Amino acid sequence: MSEESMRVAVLGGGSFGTALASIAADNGADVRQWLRDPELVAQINREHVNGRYLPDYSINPAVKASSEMGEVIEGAELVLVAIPSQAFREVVRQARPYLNPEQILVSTTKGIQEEGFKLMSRILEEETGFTHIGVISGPNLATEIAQKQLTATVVASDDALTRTRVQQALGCDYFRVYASNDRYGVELGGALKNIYAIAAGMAAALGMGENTRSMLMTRALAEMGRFAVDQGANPMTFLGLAGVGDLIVTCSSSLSRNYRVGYALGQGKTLDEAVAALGQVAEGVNTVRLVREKAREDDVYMPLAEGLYQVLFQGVPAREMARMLMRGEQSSDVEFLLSREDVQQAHRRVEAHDEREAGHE
Ligand SMILES: NC(=O)C1=CN([C@@H]2O[C@H](COP(=O)(O)OP(=O)(O)OC[C@H]3O[C@@H](n4cnc5c(N)ncnc54)[C@H](O)[C@@H]3O)[C@@H](O)[C@H]2O)C=CC1
Ligand SMILES: O=C(CO)COP(=O)(O)O
Repeated sequence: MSEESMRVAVLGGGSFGTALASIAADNGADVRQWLRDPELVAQINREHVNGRYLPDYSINPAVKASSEMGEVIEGAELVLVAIPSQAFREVVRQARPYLNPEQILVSTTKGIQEEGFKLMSRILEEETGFTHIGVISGPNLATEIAQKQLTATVVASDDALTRTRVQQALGCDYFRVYASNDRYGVELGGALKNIYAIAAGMAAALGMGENTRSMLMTRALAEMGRFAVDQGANPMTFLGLAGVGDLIVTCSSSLSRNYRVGYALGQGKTLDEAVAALGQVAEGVNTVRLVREKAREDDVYMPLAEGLYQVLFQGVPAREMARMLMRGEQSSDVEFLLSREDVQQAHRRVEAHDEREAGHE
């Protein structure tokens, strides 16, 4: 990082907010973290532990927690917003009076707002009108970051200052920050992969194997790409850490909350029981509903999202859904090379040929 230490504010006292605050402090930044709960504030300041969200890890003692929003935000060059999507706008509104347009605002949240199908950086833009806005997203399990496992993420913004400052603030021996100028694509990748993490957790609980997981992840990527194209995003972004990278980690790890919700469902729990047992937010539960609705509206073929929706909200048994998906219409592997329409057309031609032949017999 630069000679002079940067002031960093983190809004949110959850596991990822806390892990990021600690990275920035490890990196020499002057870090303040805002959270609502005064007892947790006191614990972070006194014991340097977040007992509610990251109980087994110590936080860099330089992180100063506070429940006074102004104290945390004023004077910060970089403000990281790590608040679940459902409360995101409300917290940004609360922060607004203390923010100024010189500050860099970065969302770390992988979710979608129901009204208008908006991603979080759009909310930052709408609520502030500022120009230095970005997102970070990637394969970033908070617990592994807290263990200082080697990790990479992506900062995405069309503003070069935002990208550079985030790389300076967070890039260190165990955390590498790659840059992207596709903010929407990076953010969309982070939100979409949560859907498939639930499905992967469910498949694991049902005893399905590695072939199955691999099929699921790869077809998820195809489906995500289709959705990205429909939304005017660049599907190439999904080849990076915020797409395939995050898909791999969240579909493979029981440290992922979305995976855990899926696993609990696969064990026979109801959705309410699975969410209650988690005690934290699994963004994918809401995302699958919103994406399924959008895909229907825009006529995008998303059989996995549709299938998961039916299992979660319409009582279709997971095994039955898996069977239906396996028996679904014939499709193409890489649709950028061979379209689904071409595959289906070929089937129709062959079937018509077979019928003609049968007629001649
Ligand atoms: N935990 C992880 O491994 C990762 C999480 N993320 C994303 O970061 C976002 C935030 O993540 P976490 O820190 O993990 O969340 P979390 O679920 O661990 O905690 C969320 C925090 O937000 C606070 N909060 C909730 N509603 C609030 C409100 N109305 N006002 C003020 N505070 C409120 C909670 O009290 C808690 O401190 C998530 O949406 C997730 O998609 C991204 C990468 C990794
Ligand atoms: O996004 C994550 C890892 O990159 C964390 O996933 P969960 O929200 O499922 O825990």
